Amino acid sequence: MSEPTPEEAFLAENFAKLGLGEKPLKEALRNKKIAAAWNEVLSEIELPEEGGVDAKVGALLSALVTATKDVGGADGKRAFVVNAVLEGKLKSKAQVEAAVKYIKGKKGDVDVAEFDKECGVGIEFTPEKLEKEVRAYIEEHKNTILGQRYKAFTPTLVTLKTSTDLKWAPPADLKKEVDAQLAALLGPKDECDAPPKKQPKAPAAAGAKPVKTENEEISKNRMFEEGFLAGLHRPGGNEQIVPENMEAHLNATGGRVFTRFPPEPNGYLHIGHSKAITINFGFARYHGGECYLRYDDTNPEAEEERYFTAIREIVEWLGFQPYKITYASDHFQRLYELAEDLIKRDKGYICHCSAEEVNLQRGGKDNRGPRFECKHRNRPTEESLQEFRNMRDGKYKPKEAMLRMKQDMLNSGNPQMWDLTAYRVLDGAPHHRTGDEWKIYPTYDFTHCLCDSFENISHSLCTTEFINSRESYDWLCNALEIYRPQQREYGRLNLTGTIMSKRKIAKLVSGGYVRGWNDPRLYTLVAIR
Ligand SMILES: NC(=O)CC[C@H](N)C(=O)O
Repeated sequence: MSEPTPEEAFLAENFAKLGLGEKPLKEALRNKKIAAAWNEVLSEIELPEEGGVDAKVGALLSALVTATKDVGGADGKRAFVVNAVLEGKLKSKAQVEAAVKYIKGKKGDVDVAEFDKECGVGIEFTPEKLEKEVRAYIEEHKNTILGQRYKAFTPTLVTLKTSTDLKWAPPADLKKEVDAQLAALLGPKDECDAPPKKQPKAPAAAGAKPVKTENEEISKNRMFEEGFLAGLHRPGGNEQIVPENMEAHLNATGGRVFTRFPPEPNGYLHIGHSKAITINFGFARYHGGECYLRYDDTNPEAEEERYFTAIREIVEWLGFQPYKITYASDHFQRLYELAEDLIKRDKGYICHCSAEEVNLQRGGKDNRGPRFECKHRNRPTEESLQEFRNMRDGKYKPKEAMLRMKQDMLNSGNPQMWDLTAYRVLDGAPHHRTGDEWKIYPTYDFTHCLCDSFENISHSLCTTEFINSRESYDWLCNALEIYRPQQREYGRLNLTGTIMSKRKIAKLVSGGYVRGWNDPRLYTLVAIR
């Protein structure tokens, strides 16, 4: 082994004072940038002898050095953070991360009050305070949590850690507290919470034959009798904020199950849709209920007549009869009226920001920066109402104005709650059913839950990509105080080795890469048929 260089010796000596062992030292020496950053940091401070520094300090400084290895001293601002760590003002990794973010973004000198606020300096968490704040959050999101049960654990923790003051609480204590309170709310785990059953292992011994039981009969309805679909609520079980809405709903349905299969008419259905069809139509039939075929036709630019016919034929080919065939566009007038209602309730506003501006408000390019509300958000409701009518009357071109929902931009960790667009201006192709009657069209997020509500759907079953949408779905129905159907999610059917997206299949067809939508290499249902 060669002698350590003076630089290495200096690092080794200081790492020992910081209580950092051999391994971090080796890592630091291996990376030139990190070694240089450590040298800079350590040359500016005087550490007490070994054992004189709190054990956490070394780890925090190490996080600081690694995170700033590319920005250098940031004009003395890093030294400020180093001192804040040494003085015990910054006590956790989350605080150091916030401090790094602060000095990277700050022009000029550190503003101490601003720094303290951004980094949660001085916020102490007694067990009582922790308990109280977790309780308040759980109370506010109780309905969602009751719906998701133990699956709510991770999203709850993540939201608390990213979007509330609790991010400054000791992480292990926070986790314990959330654990305890969810357990108190939800009670013991039951079959709905159980992880999927493992397949029994194939017999290991060579030549051993699987045991076959005579007369073993598998029920045709097994998918509705166990697992996810067996654990769903009964009609009437979805709690309402306006209880009378449930009465009216049950009167309309007679307490029967009502579901819907809601494809966009922008392509032929593929093998993945056969699962959606079987679940939605099958679940209703199994329970003696009904299922709508509803075309989700809110985007005239992608829709064509032939897809409507093909979709209906495939549903029938699979052996199901829709209760009624409906269209989201049947409800354009009612949707428009509810949009006005939303504005009047001060829960919607007309916004003129560009897509880039909206993205910035949502926390920047990769949604990591602080979120903020746009200047249109707090305009008077009268003004938004007038502008919405202007949008309807064709006074705006696409992208010049949109209706946004006034959700929870700042405090929610769920991107589906960041003031989603409800209505946009489109001036492309005429709508296949309403022609050019409308210049504005509602988005999926605005339309879907409301159409479910109009049709008195009891179970709105969709794939797991929509899990985050459940919160915005509930938010909108509750904001308008209308009947709220219950969305629940199942895993989508995926096959590898083929393409399972209508949009992508459409590209293969239009690009001439396949013979057509019914090319057998595609797993479209028309091809399979
Ligand atoms: N909620 C849902 O089931 C999503 C329906 C949507 N129209 C789609 O086809 O993706």
